[in-house]
Amino acid sequence: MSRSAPLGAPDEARNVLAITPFRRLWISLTLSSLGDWLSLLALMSLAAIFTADSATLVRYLAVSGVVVIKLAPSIVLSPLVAALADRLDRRWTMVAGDVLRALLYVSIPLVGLLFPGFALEWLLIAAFLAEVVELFWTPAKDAAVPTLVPRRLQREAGRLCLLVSYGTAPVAALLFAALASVGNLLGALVPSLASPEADVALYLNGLMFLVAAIVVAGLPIPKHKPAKGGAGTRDADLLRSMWTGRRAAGASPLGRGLVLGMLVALAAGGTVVGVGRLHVEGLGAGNAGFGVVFAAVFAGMALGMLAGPRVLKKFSRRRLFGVSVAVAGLALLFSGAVADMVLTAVLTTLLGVGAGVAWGLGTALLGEEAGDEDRDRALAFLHGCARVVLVAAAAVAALAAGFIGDYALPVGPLTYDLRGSGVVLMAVGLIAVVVAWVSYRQVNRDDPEAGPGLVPELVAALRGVDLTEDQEEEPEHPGAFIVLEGGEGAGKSTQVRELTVWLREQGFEVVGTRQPGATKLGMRLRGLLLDRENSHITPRAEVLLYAADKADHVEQEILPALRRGAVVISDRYVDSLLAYQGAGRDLAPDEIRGISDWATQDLVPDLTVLLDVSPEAGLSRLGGPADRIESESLEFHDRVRKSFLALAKRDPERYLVVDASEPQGRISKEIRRRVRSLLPDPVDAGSEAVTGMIPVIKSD
Ligand SMILES: Nc1ncnc2c1ncn2[C@@H]1O[C@H](COP(=O)(O)OP(=O)(O)OP(=O)(O)O)[C@@H](O)[C@H]1O
Ligand SMILES: Cc1cn([C@H]2C[C@H](O)[C@@H](COP(=O)(O)O)O2)c(=O)[nH]c1=O
Repeated sequence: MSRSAPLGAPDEARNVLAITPFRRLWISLTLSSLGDWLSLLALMSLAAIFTADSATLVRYLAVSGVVVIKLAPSIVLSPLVAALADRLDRRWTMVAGDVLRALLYVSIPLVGLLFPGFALEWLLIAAFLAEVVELFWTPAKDAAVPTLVPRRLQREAGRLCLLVSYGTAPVAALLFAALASVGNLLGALVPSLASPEADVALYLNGLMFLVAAIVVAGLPIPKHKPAKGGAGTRDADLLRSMWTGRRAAGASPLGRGLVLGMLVALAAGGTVVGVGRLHVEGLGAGNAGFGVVFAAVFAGMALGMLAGPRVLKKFSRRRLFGVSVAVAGLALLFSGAVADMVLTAVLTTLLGVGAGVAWGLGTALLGEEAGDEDRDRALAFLHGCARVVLVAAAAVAALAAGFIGDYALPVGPLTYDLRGSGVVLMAVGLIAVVVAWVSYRQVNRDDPEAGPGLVPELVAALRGVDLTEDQEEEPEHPGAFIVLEGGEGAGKSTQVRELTVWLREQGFEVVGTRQPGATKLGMRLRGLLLDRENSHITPRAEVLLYAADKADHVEQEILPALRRGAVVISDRYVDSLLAYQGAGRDLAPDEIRGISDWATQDLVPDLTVLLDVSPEAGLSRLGGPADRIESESLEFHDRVRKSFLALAKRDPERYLVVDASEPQGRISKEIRRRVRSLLPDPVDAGSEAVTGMIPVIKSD
């Protein structure tokens, strides 16, 4: 099963922040992001207050209208703005953007005070204009960051920028909740404020944008030449990048399952944003409660992304992904049913954790699945869909809640308050659970390293036990078994030859061999299997024929040599069966694993060297006509390559993955270095026969 990758490097973060211009820009970004999130909360709450006397549907529409207005411009207007933004000076675009946003946000409470009849309309207009300004500001910021940071630290700089973009959300929500809890005091001090906490939040917001503008004005951001045709950043044209990236993301069941699961988890969060303000009002909690719920979702997400894979690091990532989407759905389902503010906050935190784990794991797995060439396009597609889904979920949820309305249902002597928002939360939660199940099945369909089952694995992961370790057995022979694996033309035969010669020179008895075709039966099977005339061989028959070769090879050649204490080096072994027949032919990997374990008498190599090269490069190295397997499609060979890599990732101690596009000499050196650490020091030719675990010394 695929396991979690190690996270983060705090030293690198410190190194980037030690660069003064970047640190200043980062502080300014933190202030702008904080202001942005604070404005979202303040505007939603003002929209609810301005429509307090209107029908339920109007109230929901006003509140969700704020969300739509804040998110939709980036989807619809980004291509147009990206072309214009590239022509402008980056520093002054950012400064002007911050100043304009400060003025727009401050104008909202002022217009509410001076022209109360126009308050809601101006709120929506100003929010829209602020978003259009942000569309110019964002590409300028994205382009400015790399000019302040050396290339080797740019990844970390990007990560820090992303951290403040989303990490400020819970901070803003808590700040808003704190302002709301002193709302009465603020109202008493300044009676002219319509909604003290929202008004103060917007003034504070204006101040933060102004400070951000002053900081950016002093930064040494170099002037740039606009790109030809006025192109903006690569994913600025959101709709186009979604369209071009759809194949990269959804090429396999795994990719489709991941995208589906991540989007439904996000839709669960979007639903809370869309109906949350009026839902908590129904629970008697108002703005402070809304701030808490908002903070809970985002803090939960951050927690899930950072801590989830660490806590359950022995758990299969694919399984953990499916489970976390289901957790998000269930939490939403229950949060719609409960009528208690504290429970609602707990459940929305859980929702955030589920969505955060799913998003963190899902993006990592999708990136791996798409591979180097398609990773950027697949992620651009995902991010585009995420924005659309967030807007749609918030808007549709609010609309549906408004249509359903609120009712007091008599239940015996009591009444149950059935709110439209509660019904929507439950319905979306239920849909999310069903989609989580579909996604779980798709994502885990062809996991070449699936563990023993969800529940035993979960229990073992919580206890910190690695089930795969239990399966490791003590070696039963004194020899050493080394396997070279990889796709077509990766250079396996070349390296088997080279390693064999080198080890013999060191005095080891070495048996260089291969699959299929090392025994008499094997040679016949090889002829059958690789002959292009035999296109009628069915996938299951193919598995059994390769397995027959393995059974014969292990019993007749490999085991006897290992028992003698020799070093056996095989060109291909069991991983080829899992990769070619499992992933390539799309057969159940656990069934293939069962067959090959039986055929090989559970013999596991001491070391597997995976020579990794793209199928295009590997196949182009081969001379002569392609055999039956070599002539399979590039997609087939690509699945094989990914499967090899996944197998290696699962058990890094037993694998050495080598970039096989490197020159032969360099590859040989890398292999020797690893093999040297595996074998004992050779004894000189005159010494006695070696016993125990040490391979015997060649006698001739
Ligand atoms: N690192 C390398 N860079 C470039 N060419 C290489 C490299 N290693 C091997 N080759 C060449 O690639 C061709 C295929 O090499 P080799 O037969 O060792 O690959 P293989 O993985 O055993 O192929 P097969 O899929 O047929 O088993 C040979 O011509 C070999 O000389
Ligand atoms: C062992 C094994 C091999 N194959 C495939 C992989 C190759 O296309 C050929 C073997 O030929 P080569 O000399 O290594 O190129 O057979 C497979 O599909 N399954 C297996 O288990």
